[in-house]
Amino acid sequence: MSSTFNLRQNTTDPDAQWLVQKFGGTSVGKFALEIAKQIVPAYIHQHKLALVCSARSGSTKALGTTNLLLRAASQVRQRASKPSSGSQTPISGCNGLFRRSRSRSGSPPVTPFAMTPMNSISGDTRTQVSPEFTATVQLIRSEHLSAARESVKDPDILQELEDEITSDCDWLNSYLFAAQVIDEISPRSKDNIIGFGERLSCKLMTAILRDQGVDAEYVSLEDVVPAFDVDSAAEGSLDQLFYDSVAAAVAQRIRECESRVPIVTGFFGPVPGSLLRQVGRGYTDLLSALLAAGLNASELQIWKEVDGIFTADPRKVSTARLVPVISPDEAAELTYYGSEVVHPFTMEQVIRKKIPIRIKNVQNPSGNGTVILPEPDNIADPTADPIDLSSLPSINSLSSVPISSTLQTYPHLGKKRLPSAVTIKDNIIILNVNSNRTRVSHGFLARIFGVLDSFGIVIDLISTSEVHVSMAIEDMFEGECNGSSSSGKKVLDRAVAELQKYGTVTLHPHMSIVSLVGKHMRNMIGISGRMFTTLAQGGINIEMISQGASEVNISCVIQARDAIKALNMIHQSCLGIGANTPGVGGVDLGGGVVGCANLAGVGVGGLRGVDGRGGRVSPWPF
Ligand SMILES: Nc1ncnc2c1ncn2[C@@H]1O[C@H](COP(=O)(O)OP(=O)(O)O)[C@@H](O)[C@H]1O
Ligand SMILES: N[C@@H](CC(=O)OP(=O)(O)O)C(=O)O
Repeated sequence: MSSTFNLRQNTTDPDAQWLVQKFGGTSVGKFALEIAKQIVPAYIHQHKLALVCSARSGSTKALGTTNLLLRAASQVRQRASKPSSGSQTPISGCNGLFRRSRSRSGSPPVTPFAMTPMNSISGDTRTQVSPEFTATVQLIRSEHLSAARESVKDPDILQELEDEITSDCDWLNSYLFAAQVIDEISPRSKDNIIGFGERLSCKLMTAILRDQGVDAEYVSLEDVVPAFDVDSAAEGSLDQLFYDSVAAAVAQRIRECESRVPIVTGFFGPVPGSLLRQVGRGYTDLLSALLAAGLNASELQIWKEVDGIFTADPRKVSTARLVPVISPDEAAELTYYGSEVVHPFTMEQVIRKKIPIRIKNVQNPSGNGTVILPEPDNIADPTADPIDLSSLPSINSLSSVPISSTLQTYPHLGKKRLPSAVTIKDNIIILNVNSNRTRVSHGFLARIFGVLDSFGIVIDLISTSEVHVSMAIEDMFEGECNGSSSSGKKVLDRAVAELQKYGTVTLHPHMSIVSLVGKHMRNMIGISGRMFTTLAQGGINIEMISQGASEVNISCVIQARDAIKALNMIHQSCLGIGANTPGVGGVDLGGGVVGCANLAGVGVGGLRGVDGRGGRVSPWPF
């Protein structure tokens, strides 16, 4: 094994601060070598680095390892055939590259029961009797093995990595067999199963980094969450105390790596009420935030395949611009309503510690990205005192421009008065309940909420009168969010049956929520009128309106088929960014077009015209 590492953690400079870098599934899946060759070496000399990785994804998250693991978990209940009585396969121990700890949550090394060795599953006699999940595990294994062979050159490192992947997948098979025997996949075992994704991806990333001369250490967090009685712990107990204790425990574990760069699984062990249920997909963002908070890092960087947060999803709006600086409130609303650039729980954990979050692009490492900045009021309010730039956190890194110079480059940010972004949330159903009025209506809403809560149904938007309530909820049948599309339909059917005790229930599927987000909207007279008139001009019917719950968000529900058209029209009319908008010059910073609409600078002529999708847009203001 390569024993000479020329890249180590900066432990000699007393001023070196922690920098936490989180890499999402598609980044690790497609750009692991670039991360090891370019990104880590660019920061390692000036910082103490900690990397957090998600499970690998290929071209999209939907085709990624976590989804495959969820599919395997659901296949446990599909008893197509009896499991074969394969020979006992010993799990190899490993004390080399990956110091494996035995975990409470059930990691290797000892399997207590017979299992089918992976390498015999494709054999002719076994194929007919293997449960379906074995093919899914085989897919995960072969995908990781080929990624390892493509990216790791050192034969010793590669051999050790291959052994790890094989033994982890063997163990996963045995875990799934066990679940099949007891015919149960609990939320906790589902958590354990998805944890394999981060485990495999971090082992791969550690090996790739070591192969490139970076002294990296694999850190699994399966055991790091402070001990508590997971089974008896009540749902909803993930309070700030819990998060603080995780942050402290994870930071303590990371400090033990000394000069080695920790490669940390974004999956963190058993959580009261289950990680998937309590935090949901994208939990590695949250873990990276807790780590940044625990280490008091100078910055949390979230590396993605997009330059940062845009004024609209750049896949859907070709004229979308990068937003250089955004407030945590705005970023949170965007993530809740469809622009899932950062997991919603992430912001709170770092912003309360005044740590900025920077979204960066693995394909454009020198770009500034988007900074989610604590105390953003100092930046955007034109009536505020002049900004004391020196009071803003400055990022001392090779390829990140300090926030203060971001503001100098974009002085118009200080005058920004338009909404920041527009977003679409798909897979929405409107659920209407009309009270049957057999009793006084007090308690009507409480009962409705009680039913929805008992089925774990989250309300995205609500509009209500004394006897009627309309709610926009996620279509669990359409989305495959937690790998439960068919069970999602059953849950909704049962919830509807229960709600029918209180009134007439109607469902309207195939809807989308369109949301306009911006902290200045609270003072902008006419902005909601502008948004709804724009939709009317496009011939788009508004099915439900909900305004006022958040001062930084105006939302409504429209037919899903109109979503892209609505997004483009509102982007042009309310943010003042159109294809030929004069006065809103984008600045190219090496890959990402950066710009920010400024009412004073928007030429009326540029906003007039057809949006390219059939909608006519009038200038703003009317
Ligand atoms: N307002 C927005 N700004 C930037 N990206 C957005 C926005 N809304 C939706 N997106 C989408 O979010 C995705 C997030 O980036 P990606 O790197 O693919 O995620 P992950 O790290 O989870 O793999 C992008 O594909 C982008 O199209
Ligand atoms: N692998 C998990 C956790 C995660 O955070 O993923 P990502 O960073 O790719 O959004 C998921 O798919 O949900």
